[in-house]
Amino acid sequence: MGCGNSKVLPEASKKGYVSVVQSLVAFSKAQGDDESKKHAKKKRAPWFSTSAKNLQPASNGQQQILREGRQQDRVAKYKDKFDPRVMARYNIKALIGRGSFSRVVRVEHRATRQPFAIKMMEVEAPEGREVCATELAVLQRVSHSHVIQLMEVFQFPQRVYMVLELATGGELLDRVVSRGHFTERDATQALRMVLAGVAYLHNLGITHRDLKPENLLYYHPGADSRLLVTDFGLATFGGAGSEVVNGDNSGADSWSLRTTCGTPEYMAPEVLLRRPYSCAVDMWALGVIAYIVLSGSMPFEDDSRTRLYRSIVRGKYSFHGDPWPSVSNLAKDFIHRLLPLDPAARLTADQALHHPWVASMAASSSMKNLHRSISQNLRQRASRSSSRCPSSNESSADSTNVGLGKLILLEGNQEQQQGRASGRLPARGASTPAN
Ligand SMILES: Nc1ncnc2c1ncn2[C@@H]1O[C@H](COP(=O)(O)OP(=O)(O)OP(=O)(O)O)[C@@H](O)[C@H]1O
Repeated sequence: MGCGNSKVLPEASKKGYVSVVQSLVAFSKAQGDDESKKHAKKKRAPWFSTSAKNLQPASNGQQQILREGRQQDRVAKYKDKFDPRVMARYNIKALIGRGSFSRVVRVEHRATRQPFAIKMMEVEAPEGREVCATELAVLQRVSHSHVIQLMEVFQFPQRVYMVLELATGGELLDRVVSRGHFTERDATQALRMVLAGVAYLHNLGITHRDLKPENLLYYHPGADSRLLVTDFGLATFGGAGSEVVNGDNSGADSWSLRTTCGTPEYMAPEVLLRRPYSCAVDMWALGVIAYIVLSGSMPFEDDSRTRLYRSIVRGKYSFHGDPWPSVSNLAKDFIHRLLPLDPAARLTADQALHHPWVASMAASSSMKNLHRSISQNLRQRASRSSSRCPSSNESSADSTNVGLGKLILLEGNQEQQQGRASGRLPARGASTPAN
């Protein structure tokens, strides 16, 4: 997330809108000093700061020991927080990370010794309950090799524990940086997997609404790992009519979504313009992701959120600077077809999978190594970002910096009802132990 990692309000919220964002900010503040300091630590620049981890010099042995000590302390703390009924089945091994309402830990199933991730969500406050219900409703319906799999759920009044398959291969951009060699072919391999997952979701009528590199995790560190779409906290049912499934996303049935939400840099123009939108917003985000994966830079970016939004709604981006001269026209065409302002003109996920650049795995492109330019751009971004984040305690109310996390603004409760109605469907491969 961004410097502040806060859920932030857009400039003008209209009367009648229910701002979940304010509650979210209040909620995080209510966690107390200790919590907010730790939270601020997790708060990071959008996609590039995770990659920046790989760019840091190696720490010495002492630092390593300190880190391990801290990790053990944290694990002990999370063990205290975990419900004994969950602990009876799973042994907590390490803390993986934190979200706005969640902590994710690596666990081992006591009987089978199989590793999993458990996402523990606080559901006492309505905001956490909302996000959790959304995520659970989606996860209970999906089963696909490129979508994170829910294995089991424990639901209690204060907390929900989602047992998920454990992704140990790191985030998409971390891998791009760490592999040392990256070509268009590699980019198409990654994008094909994401597109397969997204096509599956869209065909089920699920719009993710927060696609970004941080939410794309490799299942294992090996070169042949699956890439998984994760984090369904902002997903929704709706936005995909039969028109979308048939490859034409212009039908009236598909334009049912209204909530303004997402991560600013990846938000489609129609979302920012508060127009009804469809699952084509995910395709816009995939265009942004394709741009980043090929270049290490962002198509739309500005320190001022207002200017960022303006550049997105104008749809003006360029292929200037390295490594773009080395990138094929077919790859650029792919991006162009995902980033038209008119959502009806955007490729659907199924169409994107058949775009010649993706379908041929960049066969006609040069196999130039783009890694150096990509890493350089990522590194520059990381340093710009850290200079924009003077303090880890930066206020979440900062309204000038971008990369500050997600926007959630609800207009009416139409979508919530849709989501919940769909969420009542029985889980696939998931059990819900009684309280
Ligand atoms: N199944 C999983 N396997 C491995 N790591 C995971 C898994 N699910 C989540 N994570 C990691 O755990 C961390 C916290 O994830 P989580 O989804 O709770 O929050 P987030 O998406 O980072 O933040 P927010 O809730 O504000 O969007 C992230 O670094 C994420 O990559």
